[in-house]
Formats: sequence, structure tokens, C-alpha cells
Amino acid sequence: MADIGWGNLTNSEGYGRLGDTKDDYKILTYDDAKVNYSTYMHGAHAMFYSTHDFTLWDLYNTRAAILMQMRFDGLLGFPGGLIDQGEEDVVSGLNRELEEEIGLDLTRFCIKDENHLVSFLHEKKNLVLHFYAKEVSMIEFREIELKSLSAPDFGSEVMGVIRPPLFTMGDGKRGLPAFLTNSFAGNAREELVYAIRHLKLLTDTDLQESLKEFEELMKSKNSSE
Ligand SMILES: O=c1[nH]cnc2c1ncn2[C@@H]1O[C@H](COP(=O)(O)OP(=O)(O)O)[C@@H](O)[C@H]1O
Repeated sequence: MADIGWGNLTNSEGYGRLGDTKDDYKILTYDDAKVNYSTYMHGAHAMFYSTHDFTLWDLYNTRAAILMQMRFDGLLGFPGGLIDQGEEDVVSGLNRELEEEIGLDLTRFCIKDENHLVSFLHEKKNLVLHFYAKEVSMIEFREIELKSLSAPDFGSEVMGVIRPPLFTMGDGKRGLPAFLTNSFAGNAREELVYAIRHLKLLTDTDLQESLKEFEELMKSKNSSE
């Protein structure tokens, strides 16, 4: 394919380059990230979720609705992005991205520091990624989801919102294990798993089993390529 270059993306495309491994990301405290890594590029993403008790086909408890998105680049991720230089702070930058990407009503659902869940350092990319999670009611979740269709970035930077399945089907593979084999932006997969574990959206045993099946699926996927 002809090299069409990066144009306006030249200065930021390196942050999203593929090939990261799980080990490239180290957990940092929020304070450490802000105080000791202030010269690094910072990015922030948010997970809106609502627990619910719906059982699909009288079989699978869906447990929680989580909002993720299909991005312009074919990767799955959470809404958010890089914090522009000159932006007051990380959450202000994140809320700006959320308004653009999912049309979030900031008067009701804006992200605050207290929603911070975890931060990661990618030393080689000089990048710090912050991750936030906000619980809303199921009615509010539906409202956020529907409003995303009329967000400024819908259809261009964001191709649609999706909900990851949290259950595992009878074959032990389809459902969450298969979902996790998709391609994710940055460390969005690890963030999703971290949130499921720390917000106790699945039991430790169920999550461990899903992760084991996911590893198996990845092995067979890689060996068939
Ligand atoms: O959901 C996510 N979780 C964690 N990292 C992500 C997620 N989405 C994108 N990234 C990473 O965050 C950085 C910023 O990418 P993003 O495309 O969100 O920002 P931008 O729209 O401001 O360029 C890149 O390193 C990308 O790989």
C-alpha cells in the first residue's frame, strides 16, 4: 500500500502504535502519576457501567452493562483520549473527550477524581494512562448509550458503542473469553479485566476461568495464523 503518511497525526500516532504487551504497562498511584510524571503524555479513558440482574435465555446472568466502543482504527476501547497540553487537568481533558465521543451530558455524568480506578505507566512511550469507572443506574446507562448516536464524533472517530458480554456460554469459550480475543487499543483489555475484578462484577473464580479460556483461545488463534 502506498505510504500516505500521518499528516496531522504525526505527533501523536506513536502513542497508539500496535505491539504493546501486558508487561509494557506498570501500575502507578494517581499521585505518583501526576506528581512524578507530569512531563509525560497523559491519556484518560472512562468506563460507565450499571449492574443488573438480567438472565438471557434463562441461562446466562448478564451481570452488568459496560460501555465500550468500536473505534475508527478497528480497535475496541473505552471513550477518552490524550490530554491536550494546556488542559487544566486530566479529568477536564477526559470530560471534553467524553462530550465529543459519546455526547455525555456533563451536567449529570461528568467524571471526577473520585471515579479514578487505576493508572498505568508505559515507560517506553513516555505515556501515562488513567482509567476511571462510574456506576450509573440502568436507565441512565441506556440514556448515555442512546445519546452516543448523536455525539459529534459518532460515525467518524467512534463507530459505535458496544457492551462486552460478561457471561461464558456452555462451550466455555463464547461470551467473555471470545470477546477478550478481539484487538484492543492501548491496555483497554487489561483495564476491562481490572475493572471486572476490582468492582466485583464477576466472582474471582468465574473471572479466572474466563481468563484461562481466553488464553487458550489466543494460543489457537496465534497458531492458526
Ligand atoms: O480504552 C483505552 N484504554 C487504554 N488505552 C487506550 C484506550 N483507547 C486508546 N488507548 C491508548 O490511549 C492513547 C490515546 O489514544 P486515543 O485514540 O484514545 O486518543 P486520541 O483520540 O486523543 O488520539 C493511545 O496510546 C492508545 O493506544
